[in-house]
Order: sequence, then structure tokens, then C-alpha cells
Amino acid sequence: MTLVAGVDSSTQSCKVVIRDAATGALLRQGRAGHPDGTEVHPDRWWAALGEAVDGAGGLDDVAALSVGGQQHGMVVLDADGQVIRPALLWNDTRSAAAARELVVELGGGDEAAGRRAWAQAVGSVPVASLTITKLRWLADHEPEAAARVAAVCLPHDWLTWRLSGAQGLETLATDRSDASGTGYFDPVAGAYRRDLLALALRRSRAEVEDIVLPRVAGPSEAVGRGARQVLGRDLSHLVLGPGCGDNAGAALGLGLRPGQTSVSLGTSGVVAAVSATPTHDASGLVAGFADATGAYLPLACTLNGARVLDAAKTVLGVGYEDLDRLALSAEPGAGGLVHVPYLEGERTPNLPEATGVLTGMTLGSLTAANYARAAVEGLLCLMGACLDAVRAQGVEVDGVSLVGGGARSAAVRALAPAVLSVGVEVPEPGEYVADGAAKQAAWVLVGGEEPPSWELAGVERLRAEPQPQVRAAYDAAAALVAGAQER
Ligand SMILES: Nc1ncnc2c1ncn2[C@@H]1O[C@H](COP(=O)(O)OP(=O)(O)O)[C@@H](O)[C@H]1O
Ligand SMILES: O=C(CO)[C@@H](O)[C@H](O)COP(=O)(O)O
Repeated sequence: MTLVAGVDSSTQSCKVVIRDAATGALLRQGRAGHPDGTEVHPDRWWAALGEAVDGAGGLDDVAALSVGGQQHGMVVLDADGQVIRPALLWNDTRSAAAARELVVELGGGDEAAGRRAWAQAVGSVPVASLTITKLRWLADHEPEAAARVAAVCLPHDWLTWRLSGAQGLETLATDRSDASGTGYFDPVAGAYRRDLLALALRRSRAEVEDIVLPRVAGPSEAVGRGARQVLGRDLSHLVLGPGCGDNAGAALGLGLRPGQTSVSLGTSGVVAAVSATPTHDASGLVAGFADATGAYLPLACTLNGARVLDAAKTVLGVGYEDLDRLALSAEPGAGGLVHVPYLEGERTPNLPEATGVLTGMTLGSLTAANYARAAVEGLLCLMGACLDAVRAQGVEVDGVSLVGGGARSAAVRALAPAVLSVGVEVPEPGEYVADGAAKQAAWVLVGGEEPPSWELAGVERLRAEPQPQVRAAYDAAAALVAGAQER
């Protein structure tokens, strides 16, 4: 039996799965936590990877490995390959002003023109999550650090590079899905836009010529082998795949085909659809990313995902099961209580400075059950708005696959079809990003035009009468928050 490994180095943890390359059967897995915070030194991901590999029983019998990872994190390296400063993660909003500046600058002073220009150039309008806005922040706030930048890469690129022994900056490699989240890669042309990198760093095009950007490998291309002495092991037998951004990894793990959509409730909330054609959404709600197979992955991502549930359970002083029980004991609409859960600011819609609100509070409505229900409904309505944004890009959505840690919530699963007004399929709880990375590793080994097709186990199919009134109440409350931000 040939074994492959897939890694998901996500915001909150690192997960490793080991699967049979031929059938996809899960053989072993491991996991280790990442530190909290929106700024993390990559060494912490490396340590967690080592721990998760140990938990998965090591890699001695594994033939190939790919790394999927949280997108956009800015990893800057000096000429010796040393990390210059802790990585700024996708959910770090300090570059919100930089994002606004970059939009206006590319539009020659006109914001609307700037939005169109960015959407056309790289498929996405910069928001604080994208790597490019973090580079502008670095240039403006830490110019000495910016001056030392010899290479820029992403979390998954850096981990793959370390596994290969970090043999010089020119051996850095990435894939099209993660490159498309930088803001300086055009996924349609398949080429970096160094002019935009120069704009971000406030340098001329010639001055950024020598900055190393990872080579963008093909979807099933090997990018090297493991090093002889790394993570305390000999990994020289290991073929390394190009890896991918976590959302593209989830799409690959789920086996999504063009026209199929996922809703992921991890740290972020993500609606992503595999598409044969690219999108260029000048509103900025939908990012025009690439997938991990050569197609596209229009995607709407929120800063607020499953941690909305964590916050509700902390407020109520209960565990996940009791939160679910409370939420399911309340009526649809939570007695008029509406929670707009912008607890970390928000990216979709782009309101980085916003805070969450709870409206409709009366002596009658303000119960633990209604609050629990409002938290679940609010999170799902936020995802519903993302679904609408993706639909507005011409993507037909008549059903979704629900994944991520938040899909473990019985209340989320039960309310999703009614609040989202679509059929919902919930595959068995699992690590679909790591599974996608493992599938990519198998594809690297066997080759061919298409990734291997592995059977998905135990898909639950959920249908319910739509409850548009829940979404209407949410939209009204969300409009109040947006209005307050504009003033
Ligand atoms: N039983 C559960 N009910 C609700 N949420 C859960 C449950 N188990 C885990 N979670 C949520 O899953 C989240 C982590 O999901 P995960 O997809 O692993 O995130 P990430 O990939 O961003 O690290 C936690 O924030 C937690 O809220
Ligand atoms: O920023 C995005 C996508 O654009 C996020 O989806 C990150 O990729 C983090 O993902 P999770 O840790 O929530 O899976």
C-alpha cells in the first residue's frame, strides 16, 4: 500500500492525515495547536507540524506529502532565509488603511476605478487580509524590516520549503491557488505582477526585481523531496507536492466540481465555488482566487466564523452541546433577537473597524435560548450574504457542502438549510483541507490530468422550508452597522 500525507496548517491548529493513495482510506492522523493572535512567528507552525506528525505516527512509511495552509499570511525572509518578523495573518486588520490606499492609487485617485483595475489585474480588490496590503503596511511602519526583504512567501510555501531543507531562496515554491491570494499574482495569466508588488513596497519596478517570489508549480508537480535531517527525521524518501491554500485544499478534499459550492465554518467563514471561468468582482465581496486543479475558486470570506459560537458559549457559560440544545429550543427568529457577529471587525462586507451588535432586546426576548439561537442564526446569515455575493458573480448555487469545525454543531447543521435557503450536504466531520493536500500528494505520485477521485464517507443530506424572515431581520440590523461605519 502506498501512503500519502496531507497537512492543514490552519489558523488555530496544524492537522496531519495519512491516507492510502489508491483509495483515500484514512489510516492515521495527528494534530497540534497554534498560538492565538493575528501575528505568529512561523517557527510556531513548524513546531506544531512536528508535533502533529508525531501524533500521526511519523512519515517513515509515507511516499509523498503536500501542505495546505491558511492563506495570505505574510512571511518575509532576509537574504539568509531567516524570518524577518512574525507573520501577519489573514485576520490581522492593521493594514486596512493600506488596502484603501492601494485601491485609490491604482485608480489614479478614483476609488471606483481602482476597484475595477484591481479586480481586472488580479481577480480581487485588496482588503486587509491580502498579503499585498501587509507589505504596504510593512513598508510604511517598519521600513528597516521592509528594506531587508529578500523573499516573500506564504505559510504553506514556507513549511514546504523547510521540509525540503530550506536550500536557498530560489527553491521556494508555491501553487496557483495560494499565489492567487497574494494580490500580486494574476491567476488568469498565471504570472506575478511585480509592478503591483513595487506599488505596495513604494519602490520602482526595477527595485523589486530581485525579491524572490516562490516559483508557481503546476497542480500535480513535485516541487522537491524532503531533507535528510529535518524535524528530527530523515525525510529524503518523501516527494513534496506544491501544496495549496486551505480553501482550495478543502475543495479538492471534497471533490468539488465546477458548479459546486462549499460553506466552511473554521476560524474564517468561507463560501467557495469551483468555477471553470474567472471572476473579477469590483465590489470586492468576492475574491477571484484559483483552485488547486487549474480552475478558479470565487470565494467570499468572513473574519467571523466558528468562533462566533465559541463567544456565545463563553457568554452563556456552557459547552457546545448545551449551546446547541439552547439554540434548538428557541423559535426561528430568536424572539426578535438579532446578532450581527462582527466580533473581529469584518471583511465581507469590508468593515474592518466594525463591532458586533445584538438588536431586538426586550425583557421577553433576552433569554439564554434566544441568544444562543441568535448567535447561530447570525453566523448563518453572514454566510447567506456571502452566498448571495458569490451568486451575483454568475455562480449558480442550488446546494452547498458544509464543513469546518463549526459544522460539528448540531444547531448549525439543523438551521443551515432554512437560514441559507438551500439544500445542505454535510460530509462526515473531518479534515477536508488536509485531505485535499493528501489527495494532491497522491496526484503528484500517480500523475494524470485529473486528481484521484476518493469516495466521501457518510454524507448527510438536509432540507428545510426556507425562513427568509430570519435573513430579512438580519439584513436590516447589518445595514444599521454598515450605516454607522459610514458616518
Ligand atoms: N462541537 C462543536 N460545535 C461548534 N463548533 C465547534 C465544535 N467543535 C469545534 N468547533 C469550532 O471549530 C473551530 C475550529 O475549526 P477549524 O475548521 O479546525 O478551524 P481552522 O481550520 O480555522 O483552524 C473552533 O473555533 C470551534 O469554534
Ligand atoms: O483568508 C482566508 C481566505 O481568503 C481564510 O480562509 C484563511 O485561509 C484562514 O482559514 P481558516 O483557518 O479559517 O481555515
